[in-house]
Amino acid sequence: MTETTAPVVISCGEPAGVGPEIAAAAWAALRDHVPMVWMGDPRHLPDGTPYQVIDHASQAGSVGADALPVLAYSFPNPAIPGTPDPANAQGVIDVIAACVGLVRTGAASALCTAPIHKQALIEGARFSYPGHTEYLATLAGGDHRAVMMLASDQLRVVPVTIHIPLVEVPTVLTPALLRETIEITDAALRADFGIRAPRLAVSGLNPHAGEGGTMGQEELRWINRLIADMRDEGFDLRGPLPADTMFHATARAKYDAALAMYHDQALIPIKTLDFDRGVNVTLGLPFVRTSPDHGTAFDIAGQGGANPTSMIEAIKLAAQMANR
Ligand SMILES: NC(=O)C1=CN([C@@H]2O[C@H](COP(=O)(O)OP(=O)(O)OC[C@H]3O[C@@H](n4cnc5c(N)ncnc54)[C@H](O)[C@@H]3O)[C@@H](O)[C@H]2O)C=CC1
Ligand SMILES: NCC(=O)COP(=O)(O)O
Repeated sequence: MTETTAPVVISCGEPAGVGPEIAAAAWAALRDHVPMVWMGDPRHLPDGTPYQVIDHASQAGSVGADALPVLAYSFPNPAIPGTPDPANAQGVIDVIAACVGLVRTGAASALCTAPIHKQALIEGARFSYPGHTEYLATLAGGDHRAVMMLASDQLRVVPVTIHIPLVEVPTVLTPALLRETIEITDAALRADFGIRAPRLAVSGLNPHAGEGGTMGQEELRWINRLIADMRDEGFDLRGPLPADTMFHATARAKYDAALAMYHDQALIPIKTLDFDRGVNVTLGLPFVRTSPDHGTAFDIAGQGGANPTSMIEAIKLAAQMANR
């Protein structure tokens, strides 16, 4: 893991959430293994965190193991754990953009984002994206389609539609969207995860994958056909599978990643199985981005009880993917 020379850059995320404390804890756990730099306002780090402000990401390697390298970004206000400050919202967004700039120029090897509070950014700074994933697709430029994957040792899941209301899923979900998501997932499993012949499973949209049209029509109308066509093209695909029975241990052994049609269908199984160790990875971007699977956890922020394991796994995976 130490092959990476440019550091992994960690964006501060929502300062009122658990982001600063899990970043500091992850640095303490990984400082001898993964070069990293945190971007944010040092006032937002937990009291007593040893840190050293640097001017450029390239200086991260020269900071000793006894201090967290920090690219300082000045926010208007200190943070009150659990209570997002609208005045700080724009800074959260700008730090993400600045970190992407570092990765795109090669000054950082990969980006690991600490959680943002979507509502706080929308209300505090009119953030026009429902999450990092969609914002990063725009920052990447071109016509990159960003695909969300949550990964752990037990399961990889990809929601085909992401942060949209449930009522919009049947219309946003199209053959073109599903095809592109399958293609991006297959390519990423090969390139980023080193799986030479990825096996993919696709869920149905409806209960029991439609049960022959008695519980919904989308499977009969187009999902069955698309999966059959792509199988003929050489993709190792199974489905559409009933979403309620495709995540038990025996079923999981038959695929390398599961695509599910909407956010909760995909994320509930992995967060139930592996909340502490799940990592959010954005596929389809021209740079590596990972994140812990959890959010800002306002209910426990600033109390020292946040589990940093998902953040640690996210930084490790970012470094591994960058090396690959
Ligand atoms: N990558 C990101 O930026 C993500 C951001 N979010 C955002 O986070 C905000 C809060 O979302 P919620 O649904 O409340 O989910 P959440 O993950 O913040 O919290 C859910 C529950 O898990 C607990 N929890 C979360 N992280 C923990 C940790 N490291 N250690 C111990 N317990 C932990 C919390 O205390 C809470 O009880 C929302 O605005 C959401 O959009 C959610 C997921 C990912
Ligand atoms: N539920 C996952 C989530 O909200 C993560 O979103 P993103 O900020 O990584 O796009």
